[in-house]
Amino acid sequence: MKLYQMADAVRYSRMTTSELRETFLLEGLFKPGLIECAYVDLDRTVIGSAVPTTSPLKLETYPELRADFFLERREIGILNVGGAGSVIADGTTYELSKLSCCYVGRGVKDVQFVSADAENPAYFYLLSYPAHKEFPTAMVKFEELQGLALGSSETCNQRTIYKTIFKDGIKSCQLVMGFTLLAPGSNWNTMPPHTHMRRSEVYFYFDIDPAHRVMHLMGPTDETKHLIVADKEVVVSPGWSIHAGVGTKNYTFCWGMGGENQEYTDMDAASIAELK
Ligand SMILES: O=C[C@H](O)[C@@H](O)CC(=O)C(=O)O
Ligand SMILES: [Zn+2]
Repeated sequence: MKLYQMADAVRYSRMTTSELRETFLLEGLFKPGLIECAYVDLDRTVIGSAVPTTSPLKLETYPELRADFFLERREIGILNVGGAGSVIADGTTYELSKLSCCYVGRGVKDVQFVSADAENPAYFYLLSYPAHKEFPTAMVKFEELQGLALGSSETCNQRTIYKTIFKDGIKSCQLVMGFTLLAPGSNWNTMPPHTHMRRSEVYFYFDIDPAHRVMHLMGPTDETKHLIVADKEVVVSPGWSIHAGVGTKNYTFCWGMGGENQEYTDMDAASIAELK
């Protein structure tokens, strides 16, 4: 399992484009027929993908976890961004169509991923953090979610936030997860931006046309830099960093957080005018 060591705001200041990309951007996930996971030292985040094709994929433990099974001391959020598929948790099947989300709690020994159609496989995005207690495994379908409307077309940021794993939704120890759908013609996410020193955040961008990119902004408000992100790539955002982006075309992203305080509104708002 590849290890990512996060840079702090001091090292960030002098990093080159390739150093920024090697540190904050995860490329090459979502290989058909495989589970891929990476370990981020910050908040002990595990970020991964599972793309089952003709046979089920089992979430195995990794030597780096020193655990008898993956969820021995962890919890995981799973979002399907591909064709129909299922997550099987200790024998119980959760059918996930696109944009349906599943939470599997600490202590579940056997997690498997299945695609309904190998020709149009499920693409499961995985986000896991350490967990101190067991919460029940649960799922939520896209149709069951209540959206939170933000932004406007005048500011090119009209979008709907869907929270899946959070205080008033699926319960977890520290994981907070959801996704944001942009209205056609609105390509800015999370602008005006914010930070939240109490939690790190992970942005997983998907449904990006292969010829297009998202310009993801990061860094302290007075020293931003960008990462150019392609389809199904992931950006890690430490607590000191803003996390916002604009696409050259419409796109979608899943946001997820670990750390303390699961209050979604716990954000330190920044103004557009203070950005440098
Ligand atoms: O801490 C919360 C996260 O940054 C996201 O939920 C923000 C977001 O999806 C957006 O404004 O478009
Ligand atoms: Zn945030």
